[in-house]
Amino acid sequence: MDKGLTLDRIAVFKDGKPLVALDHHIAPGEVLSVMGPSGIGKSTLLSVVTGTLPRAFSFTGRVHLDGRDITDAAPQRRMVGILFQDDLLFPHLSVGANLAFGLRPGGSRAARQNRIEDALAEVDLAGFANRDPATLSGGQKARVALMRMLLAEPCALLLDEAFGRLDTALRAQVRDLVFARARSRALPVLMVTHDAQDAEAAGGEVVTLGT
Ligand SMILES: Nc1ncnc2c1ncn2[C@@H]1O[C@H](COP(=O)(O)OP(=O)(O)OP(=O)(O)O)[C@@H](O)[C@H]1O
Repeated sequence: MDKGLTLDRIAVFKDGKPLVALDHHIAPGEVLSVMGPSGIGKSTLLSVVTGTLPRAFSFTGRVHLDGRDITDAAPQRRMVGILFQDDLLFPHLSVGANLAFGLRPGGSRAARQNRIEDALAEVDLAGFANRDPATLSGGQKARVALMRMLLAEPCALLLDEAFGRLDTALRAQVRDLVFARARSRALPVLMVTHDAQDAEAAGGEVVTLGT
């Protein structure tokens, strides 16, 4: 079975009526951008992949990730990372403690600390582990949220309007960083966006739902 993320003839129904459909394979390191009008079902499609589809919906088709059929797997076993527009850091915890939430259990305290330091260095935030998240800029917070998600070692990355709250310059910076980190880890990326520039920057295929 192919490496990457496959949405194999996915058709989603809301209250029994067809809502949205997608049949697509995303290769490792590639980005598929999904656009379309509000309410068409973009976020719902992502929840089929994460295994968090709300009760009002049902679907047919299968989801495969790196050759595993994850269609019926529990969300925490899918190895899928997702970034949202409002990916808030826990305000009462330091940056390092926030990152520790991404780490899978196990390993020595020193090894865990090293992974956190390496993650911070990877996004030019070396030495930030003891900082209070409230003292970070928007771009710095976005980088911590990205690394918290990547520390869980996902096999695919989903983006749900992940850059929506950032101003234009910062948006481009964070977006490029996310795509670069996903490429260097050979992660397939499924991105939902309203922004044509996001899709252009992704450089991959674009699917516009409802057309
Ligand atoms: N938990 C839920 N229960 C019932 N209906 C829902 C639920 N969440 C969303 N919906 C409805 O399902 C449809 C698809 O919603 P969805 O959030 O997937 O759209 P979207 O394309 O991501 O929209 P937007 O671009 O505005 O985020 C909409 O009609 C929405 O109102």
